[in-house]
Amino acid sequence: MNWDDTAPTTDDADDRLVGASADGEDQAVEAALRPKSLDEFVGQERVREQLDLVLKAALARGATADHVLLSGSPGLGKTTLSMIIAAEMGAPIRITSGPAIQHAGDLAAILSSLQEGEVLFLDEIHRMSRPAEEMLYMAMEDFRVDVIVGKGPGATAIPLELPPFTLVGATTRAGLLPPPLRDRFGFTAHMEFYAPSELERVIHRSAQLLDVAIDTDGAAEIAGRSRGTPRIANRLLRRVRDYAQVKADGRITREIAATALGVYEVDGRGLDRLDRAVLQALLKLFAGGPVGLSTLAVAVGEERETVEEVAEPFLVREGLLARTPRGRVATPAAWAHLGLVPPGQGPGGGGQQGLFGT
Ligand SMILES: Nc1ncnc2c1ncn2[C@@H]1O[C@H](COP(=O)(O)OP(=O)(O)OP(=O)(O)O)[C@@H](O)[C@H]1O
Repeated sequence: MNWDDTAPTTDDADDRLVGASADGEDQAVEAALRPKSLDEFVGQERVREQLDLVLKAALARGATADHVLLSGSPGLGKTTLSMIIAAEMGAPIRITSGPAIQHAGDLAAILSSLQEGEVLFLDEIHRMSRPAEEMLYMAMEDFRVDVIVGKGPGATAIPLELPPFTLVGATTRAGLLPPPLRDRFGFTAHMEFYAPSELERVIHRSAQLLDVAIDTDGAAEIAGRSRGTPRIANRLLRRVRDYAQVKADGRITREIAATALGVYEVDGRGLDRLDRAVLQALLKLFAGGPVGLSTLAVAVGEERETVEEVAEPFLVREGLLARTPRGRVATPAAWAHLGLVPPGQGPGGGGQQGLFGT
C-alpha cells in the first residue's frame, strides 16, 4: 500500500498538457469551441454520414431518434456529438453521467422528468450501478419504468409511463457494457482518433473563434503534436497562442508553434516528459527490453499504474513500445525517435554509440 500522499496518482499524471481528460480551463473554453451542427463537426466522416441518416429519417417520420451509443477515447467529441444530435432534432438535452447515478431512484427521477423527444446524454455509461442499469433496459425499450414502493414482501412495483426520448450513451470502454444494454442501442458509433489533416481543420476553426492569427504550417505543427485528439489540439493551441502573444507578434507560425511546444516539453510527435522518460529508461537502462512493468516504473520514479495507464497507451498506439508476455519492448521506431542506436547496430557492430547522446 502506498502511504505517500505526494506520489502522483494517475489522475494527477493525466493533468498534463497532452492528457486527454478535460481540466478546469478546458471546460470553461470548450463550450465556446464546440461545433453546433453535423456540418461543422470535423472528421469522423462515416459516423457523421450514418448519424445524419438516422436523424433525418427520424425527423421525416416525426419520431424520436433511436438510442445512440458513442464509444471512443476521451476528448474525441462524444459530448459535442450528443449536443449536435439534440440540436439537429430540435430537442432539449439533459446531461448526466454513470457515476452520478448510483441508485435506481436517481435514474427514475431523471427519466420521469424528461420531456417528449428530449435527448438524455449519459456519459461514462459503463460506470452506472447495476440496479440503475436494469431500470434503463426497460426505459429504453418500452419507455416505462417500474418504481418500487416499500420494502420486503410488501413492496409493490408501480409502472410509470415515460415520454419517448433518445438516450445517447457515451463510453470509453464499449467492451465493458453488458450485451443487453449494448443491444438496446439502435445506432452504435465508434469514434476514431483524428488524422493530422482533420486536426488542422479543428485548429483553424478554433483559432478563428479565439481570434488568433495562425498560418497553415503553424496549424500543421500543432496538429502533429496533438495525439489525434481535438481536445488536446485546442489546448495546445491556447498555450501556443500565449507564447506568440508574449514572445512574438501574436501570429502563430510553424517556428513559433515548435518553439512554444518545446518550452512545454511536448515533442514533435506529441510525447511529453513522462512519455519520453519511460522510453529513455527502456532504451538506455534496459537496452530496449524486455523489462517488467514494475521495474520500468521504478526506473522512472512513477507508480506502476501511471506508466501503464497514462504513458503506455499512447506509446503503444504510436508503435514505439510493445507489451509482450516477457515484458515491455521498444520498437525500432522508439530508437529512431530518441536518436539512439540499438545495441549491436552501431558502426562496427559495437552497438552503444549514440546511446547516451541525447
Ligand atoms: N469533430 C470535432 N470537430 C471540432 N471540434 C471538436 C470535434 N470533436 C471534439 N471537438 C472539440 O474537442 C473538445 C472535446 O470534445 P468533447 O468534450 O465532445 O469530447 P468527449 O469525447 O465528450 O470527451 P470526454 O470523454 O472526456 O467527455 C471540445 O471543445 C470540442 O469543441
